[in-house]
Amino acid sequence: MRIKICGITQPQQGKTIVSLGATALGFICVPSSPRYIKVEQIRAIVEQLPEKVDKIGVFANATLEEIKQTAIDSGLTGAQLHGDESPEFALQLRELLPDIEILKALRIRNTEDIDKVLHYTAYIDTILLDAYHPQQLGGTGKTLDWDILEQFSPACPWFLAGGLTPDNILDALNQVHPNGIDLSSGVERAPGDKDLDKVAKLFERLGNGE
Ligand SMILES: O=C(O)c1ccccc1NCC(=O)[C@H](O)[C@H](O)COP(=O)(O)O
Repeated sequence: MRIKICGITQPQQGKTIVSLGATALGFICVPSSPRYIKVEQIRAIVEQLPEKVDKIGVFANATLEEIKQTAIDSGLTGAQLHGDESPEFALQLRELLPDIEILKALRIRNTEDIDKVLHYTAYIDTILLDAYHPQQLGGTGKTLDWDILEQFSPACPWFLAGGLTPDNILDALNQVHPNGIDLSSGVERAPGDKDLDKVAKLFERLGNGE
């Protein structure tokens, strides 16, 4: 299973989190987020990471050019679209950056929101389902209604996100069956400052980096 820890801002924390078992790190390229990180800082972290680790930039309603430039300048291997990007936008991004993974995040309130996944699967690599919050785009600490995801099995791989913690991760995975999980505030001391004890506890619960 892929395990993505999102909202990394500190080089040493990034390295340690990977050594504990993360397969992917996420960098928030959304200027209004308290977890925002600049291109040069991402680059400094990415350069210290093993090649096999996925380095995902998280964007919200950025332009194609901004995403392309950030991906190239910081060495990202993936771009997560976390705003209101359309399927056509995802397709244009794919044509612009054919070698990077494209993830589309959808913020889920109900089963109608889940149906939107169908519009994207032909144009992206991976879906990420996150919790809906009226004011915040991500990193909310809110969980989704896992009941409505029990049978969720899209035509592409998917990540479960939203309010996951070391304490609820096994309950989540007993109920839903994603290809990957994404955590941010559930393993933090403060926005952008990861709690390495909580990260270690997460991997312990998962069976040491499985
Ligand atoms: O984390 C942010 O600050 C953020 C801001 C704007 C857009 C997306 C953002 N985060 C995206 C993520 O992938 C988070 O990991 C995801 O929302 C889960 O967060 P959490 O509920 O805190 O685990």
